[in-house]
Amino acid sequence: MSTQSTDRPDEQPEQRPAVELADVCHSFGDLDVLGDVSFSVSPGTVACVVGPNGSGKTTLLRIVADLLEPDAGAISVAGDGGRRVGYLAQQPAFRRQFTVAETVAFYGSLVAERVDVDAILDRVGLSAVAGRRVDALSGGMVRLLGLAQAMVGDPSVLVLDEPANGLDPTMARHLRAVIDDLTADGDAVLLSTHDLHTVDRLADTVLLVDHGELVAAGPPDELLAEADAASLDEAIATLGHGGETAAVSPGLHGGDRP
Ligand SMILES: Nc1ncnc2c1ncn2[C@@H]1O[C@H](COP(=O)(O)OP(=O)(O)OP(=O)(O)O)[C@@H](O)[C@H]1O
Repeated sequence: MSTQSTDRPDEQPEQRPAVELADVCHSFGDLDVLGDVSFSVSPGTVACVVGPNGSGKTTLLRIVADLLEPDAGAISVAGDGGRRVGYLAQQPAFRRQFTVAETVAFYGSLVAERVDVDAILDRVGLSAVAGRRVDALSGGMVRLLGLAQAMVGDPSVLVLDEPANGLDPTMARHLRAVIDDLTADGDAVLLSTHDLHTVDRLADTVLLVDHGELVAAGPPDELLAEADAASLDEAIATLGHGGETAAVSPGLHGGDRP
C-alpha cells in the first residue's frame, strides 16, 4: 500500500486466515444477539456480511474490530498483538471544523502512525477536497473519509460497516475500485451491506447472518446452488429465517424491536 507503515508482521499471510472466529456469542443484557458464530476470511479476499436489519451484523463487525468484547468464543486477526484492523463505522463521526487532510492526520497522530495523508486521500479519491472542512462535505464524501481513516496505519484487515450506504452509483463504483485495490495488496475486507449489487460485484464469501446466527457461508455460487436460486436475493430469502425486517427471533431474542 502507499501509506507509510512501520512494519508488516504477517510475513506469510496466505498461510493463515486474516480473520478467524470460533463460536463467538454476544448478548446485550438479556438480548442474545450473536450465537456461536464461526467463520474465517482469507487474505486478499472480501467477505460480505448480509442479513436483515437487527440481525447482528454491526455487533459482529465491532467484535472483529476489537471495539466490543464478546461474551464467549475466540477471535484471531492476522498480525494479532497489534490487531491491525481498520474500521469504518456505520455513522462515522468527525470533528466538523477539521479539514479532510487534518482529519486523517489527526487520526494518524492518535494511533501513533506516520501517515502519508496525500497518498491515502488520493487512494480514496478525496485529494480534490483535502482542504475542505468536514462540515462542508457531502454524505458520500464523509463515508470516503471514513474509509480513509480506516486505512490509516496500513491495516491488513479492514472492517467496513455498510460502506456503500448513501453513495451514488459513481461513488459506489469508486468504492468498489478502492476495495479491489486493497485486496490486490493482500488485505482482507470484511464488510456489511444491504446492497446486493455490492455483494455480487465484490464478495468472495457471503456470510448470511439471521437472528444472530450464521445461517449460510460460502462463495456466492455455492449459496445459489445450496438454495437452488437464480439470484442472491432469492438465495438469501431461501437460506434465511424468512427475511423479515424486524429481525427479533422469538427464540433467540424475546424482545420486540420495531
Ligand atoms: N449497545 C447495544 N445495547 C443494546 N442492544 C443493542 C446494542 N447494539 C445493538 N443492540 C441490539 O442488537 C441487535 C443487533 O443489532 P446490530 O446493530 O448488530 O444489527 P444489524 O444487523 O447491524 O442491523 P442493521 O442492518 O439495521 O444495521 C439489535 O436488536 C439491536 O437493537
